[in-house]
Amino acid sequence: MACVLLFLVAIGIAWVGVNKFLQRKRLPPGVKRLPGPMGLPYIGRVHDIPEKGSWLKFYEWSKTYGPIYQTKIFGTVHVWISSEQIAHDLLSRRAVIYSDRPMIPNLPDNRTSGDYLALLGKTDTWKRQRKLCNHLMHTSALASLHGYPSLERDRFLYMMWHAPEQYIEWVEQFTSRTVSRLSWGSAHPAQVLRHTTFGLLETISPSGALPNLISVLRHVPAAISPWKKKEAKRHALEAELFRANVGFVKDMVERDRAEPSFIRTFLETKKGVAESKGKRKEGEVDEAMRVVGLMAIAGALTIGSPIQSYLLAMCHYPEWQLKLQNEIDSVLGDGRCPQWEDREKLPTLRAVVKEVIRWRPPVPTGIPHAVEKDDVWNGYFIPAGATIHALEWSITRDETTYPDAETFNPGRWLDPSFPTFRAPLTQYPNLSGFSQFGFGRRTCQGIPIVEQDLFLAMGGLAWAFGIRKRRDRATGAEVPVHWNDYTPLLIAKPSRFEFDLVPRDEGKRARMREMYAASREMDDKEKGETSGYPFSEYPVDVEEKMVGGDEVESESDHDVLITVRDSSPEPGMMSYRDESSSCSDSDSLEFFGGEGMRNGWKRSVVEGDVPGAWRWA
Ligand code: HEM
Repeated sequence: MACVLLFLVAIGIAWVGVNKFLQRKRLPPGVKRLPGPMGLPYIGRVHDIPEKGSWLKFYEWSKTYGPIYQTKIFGTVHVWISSEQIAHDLLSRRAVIYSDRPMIPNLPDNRTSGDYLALLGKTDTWKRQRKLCNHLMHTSALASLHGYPSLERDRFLYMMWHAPEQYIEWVEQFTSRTVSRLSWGSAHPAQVLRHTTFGLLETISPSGALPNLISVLRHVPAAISPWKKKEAKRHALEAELFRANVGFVKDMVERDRAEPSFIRTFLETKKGVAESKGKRKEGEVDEAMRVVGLMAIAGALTIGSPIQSYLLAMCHYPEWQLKLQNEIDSVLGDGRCPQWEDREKLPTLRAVVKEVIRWRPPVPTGIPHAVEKDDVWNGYFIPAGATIHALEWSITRDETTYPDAETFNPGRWLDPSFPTFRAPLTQYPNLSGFSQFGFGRRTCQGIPIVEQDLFLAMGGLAWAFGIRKRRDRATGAEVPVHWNDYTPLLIAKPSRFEFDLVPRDEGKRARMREMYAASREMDDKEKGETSGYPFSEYPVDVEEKMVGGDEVESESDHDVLITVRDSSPEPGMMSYRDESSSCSDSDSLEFFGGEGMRNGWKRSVVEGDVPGAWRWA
């Protein structure tokens, strides 16, 4: 027995030795290995990385090891970049070799399958898909996204007014309905889109499915792997959804009733090309279906993060809410809600949008690139196949670019004394080229959507409401709001917190009713158009999970935690239940009418209203 043990130890030592030797051999003369924390053999420092807020640990290591360092996790070298300059040097200037993506253990065909543009390797499929995405985005941006973000924003404000305790639900509905309209010309696919999309986030996030952390688990056979089974089911639903959506748009185009959308643009462009060349390939429609699907996924996943962070920021920095409201009131003068056409006149609003993203980056660890060839940067060796992370959290904490980085200060984009100031203020600040959207050939292609959605959502919230920390009714004391408690997946969102939300005046209430009526009209019109569309009624279990009941424990960040509260609001303050604006309000009665009680919450069954929404009865 002792002999066997000795033999195994000897083999182990030899294996480590040979490995080290091989690695050392690869180092060209005069070149050093990147610094980084020493780890255990094979697993590296995986045990040091917290499940929640992993980016904080990577940031902490950057303080010790510098703006570029490496860790080794389960045999793979991970390079962590905390400086925007270095990220540009490598990912943009050397994009020829730094534009690949790593394999995701829980989705091992991500580099080749063509299902998700953003996760594809540097292949011809990726180049083709990126070009198509660019064309669709550009065409839509030229048409100001067909007014969809504004239409949905109006609906969003009304929902926030009437049931602010469900704010996560309304934020996610706003982003997914907007991007559904953009993608397929209809808001109907939005709820199923949310369901499949948040499942995908778990599938691909390092802290989501376990095989992404312990990569050997990807070899577990599909028949007994819970992760593979779950992903297969999710993927099948997603594929069915995307196929049905394209079928729906084709049908509407044939009937000459299709609203503008990415898919309609694609079909019309292709029709023109096909007619001139006398041919059209079905495979192209399949590819467009996937590209547009990915654009919808990206829109549904990401934009809710900064909107929720805005609410958090307003709780902690009321002075910026006031400045924003002053700008909106004085510039727009007539008391109306900001529109996209007003953007040149509202630099403070654009600064708030950008600062929210800087303060709480939606993708704090970035989306990793992979390097295809051995490289040397500044005397440091970066091996082929390494995973390269532009650590967005650290990049936004670089004090030379962002003095007093922990403070939410939109002024850094408006005041010439800050390094980030840029003139003219009619144009800057804007999100174009912002580090938070990545680097080089893989930069984000959705910035026009993000920019418009956030401008309208944050502008609308500031125009309509005063938002502040909730006050305890009995003591008048403020209920604490967390500072930086975020969900752990690749796209990070603030954990649920409580706040008070007050419409600013009667004029705003009246205006919100009118704005909502216009968006309702669009929904009603659509209802008549979608008979036969298979996802217009989404499965109840999805709805149950998303719109929830009381105190539903969250499994992932798309589950909504609804706290049933029986408190009445403080005088003059519209808390989570505002008598003056819910049951007693005639349009609210219409909106919330229906049957079916559940622990004091009533499900809305009124035709044409938010499906399955719950209200306090
Ligand atoms: C707040 C919202 C968003 C943020 C913070 C964000 C951020 C990012 C980041 C960091 C990347 C990776 C860049 C890199 O690898 O260097 C990326 C890629 C991408 N984003 Fe976004 N994004 C957002 C919204 C959107 C939206 C709405 C779309 C819709 C079209 C979109 C489409 C894409 C695409 C297609 C890619 C992949 C590009 C490629 O791999 O070639 N994103 N985004």
